Amino acid sequence: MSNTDFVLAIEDLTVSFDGFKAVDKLNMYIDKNELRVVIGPNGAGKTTVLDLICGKTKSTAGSIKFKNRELTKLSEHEIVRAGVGRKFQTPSIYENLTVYQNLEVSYPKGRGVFGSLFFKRTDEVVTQVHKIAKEIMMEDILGMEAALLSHGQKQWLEIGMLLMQEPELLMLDEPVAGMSAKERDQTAELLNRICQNRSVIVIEHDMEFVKKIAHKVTVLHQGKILAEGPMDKVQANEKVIEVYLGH
Ligand SMILES: Nc1ncnc2c1ncn2[C@@H]1O[C@H](COP(=O)(O)OP(=O)(O)OP(=O)(O)O)[C@@H](O)[C@H]1O
Repeated sequence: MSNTDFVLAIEDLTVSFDGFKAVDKLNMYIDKNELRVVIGPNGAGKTTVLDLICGKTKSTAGSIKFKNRELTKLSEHEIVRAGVGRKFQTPSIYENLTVYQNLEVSYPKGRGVFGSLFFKRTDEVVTQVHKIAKEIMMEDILGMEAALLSHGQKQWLEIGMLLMQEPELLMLDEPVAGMSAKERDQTAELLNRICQNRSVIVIEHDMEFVKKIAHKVTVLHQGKILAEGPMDKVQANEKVIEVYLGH
């Protein structure tokens, strides 16, 4: 397969922090509409890989191609504009705005909170807000102030804010941390829906949740891939049990 067939092609990606290789000659390929979960022990390099893809951390060597475009030389903003969205663990929603307004300000044509709050509500924006609100199960609470949402709903709203920009690759770092069992199930359904027309990379420690969402699992250990494949194969892998799942 040539690189052009993948949404994301990571090759020989390396980053050193004072000589310590947090990511070490990593190769990883993500298909269109694939939901990949990255697991591994603390310090394995999972978050650093997402930081490298979104441009928050600059690589020491190697390449990251998104739809065949090299990302390692682009700024964080350019990477967002290229179609890569990233959600961090702590939600960064506007607590004093409504659900509707949070989605509206995330519409790409707006420029920051003030620019977009005062621009005309074109049909296009309204349609997009309703479409995304439905996807994140918040259609009925569009007028609610974000501060009043549950922890799970805040996480979904932030996913919705990213979806407003229609990213072709969405990356989520521990999306169900702190959620109730019901919210975890609903998040699994949400992710299964949204990967139908985009690729998604999720870092997660909750194996029950991983089973519900992963098309393929990549196990990282010391900045390298220890195993990769369908969940059942990875779970039965002795090396994986030894360094991660057995603990
Ligand atoms: N900016 C940095 N400067 C120095 N060291 C760093 C930096 N970022 C990450 N590291 C180190 O790189 C290693 C990998 O960290 P990373 O956060 O990617 O691991 P992780 O797999 O996401 O772990 P966790 O499951 O605990 O979140 C760790 O040893 C960490 O201390």
